[in-house]
Amino acid sequence: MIRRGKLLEVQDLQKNYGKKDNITKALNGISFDVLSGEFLGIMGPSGSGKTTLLNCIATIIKPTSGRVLLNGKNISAFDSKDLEEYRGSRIGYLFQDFALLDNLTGQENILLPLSIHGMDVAKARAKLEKLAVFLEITDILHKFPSQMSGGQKQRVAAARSLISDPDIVLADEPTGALDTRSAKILMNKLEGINRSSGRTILMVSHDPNAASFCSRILFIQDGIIFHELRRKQDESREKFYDRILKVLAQLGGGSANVL
Ligand SMILES: Nc1ncnc2c1ncn2[C@@H]1O[C@H](COP(=O)(O)OP(=O)(O)OP(=O)(O)O)[C@@H](O)[C@H]1O
Repeated sequence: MIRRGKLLEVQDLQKNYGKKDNITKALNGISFDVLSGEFLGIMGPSGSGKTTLLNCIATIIKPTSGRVLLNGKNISAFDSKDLEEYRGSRIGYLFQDFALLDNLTGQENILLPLSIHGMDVAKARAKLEKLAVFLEITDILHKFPSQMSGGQKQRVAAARSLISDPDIVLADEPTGALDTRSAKILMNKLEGINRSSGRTILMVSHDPNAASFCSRILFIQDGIIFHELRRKQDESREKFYDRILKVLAQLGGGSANVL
């Protein structure tokens, strides 16, 4: 059995919003590890803290307390140069609403992070070509986002999140704005990227179909983990999906302890 190292460590993370008499505890001391090469899913009801968690990891917001380590290094202790490298090339971010710039073509959107971080243009183009073939977006690279379907936009956004070879891709409800067919195509691509290149992915999703592509799922409620599911070796996606539904059904029935 292959032993994988810890890539990301989330340690006792807390995030409070608001002030004194009106505090929301979005994260309540959550701790977990993401292993290198994992495709880890985070599921939980609306308001359970999923986006807050991703945003703390992405350094979009600051946690109230606790730590996030990448390859053993505390990201809160990064100086501005480390932070720029972390945001620009160690993590890739995939948003629910694609977050593409309307006045740039697909190709320009994908290459934008690299031009900001000064990567070699020839290298970047070669990489883009490969990614575009895999994600089946070669023919739409010259189009503007308004000329693309939702599924195409999200695959362009996926290419942008991967172009700098990040250690980890953070995906926040990447299928949330897609129809069932486009969602399945995207998830197949993400799974392919995870399996073929060992790219680590941390994905937040409401959708049990999307989550069934993961190798492990953490279920969170009120800013803390209350259950974990692992996809067994050789377990079909359909069987894993059924197990996810069972957890969600018990969650809905308020009896998470029976898991
Ligand atoms: N900027 C903010 N100010 C105050 N409260 C906030 C802020 N952002 C989030 N919250 C609160 O923190 C809690 C967690 O929110 P978060 O967006 O992380 O949940 P979520 O699980 O991602 O929800 P959803 O699935 O609906 O997107 C919620 O109660 C939310 O209302």
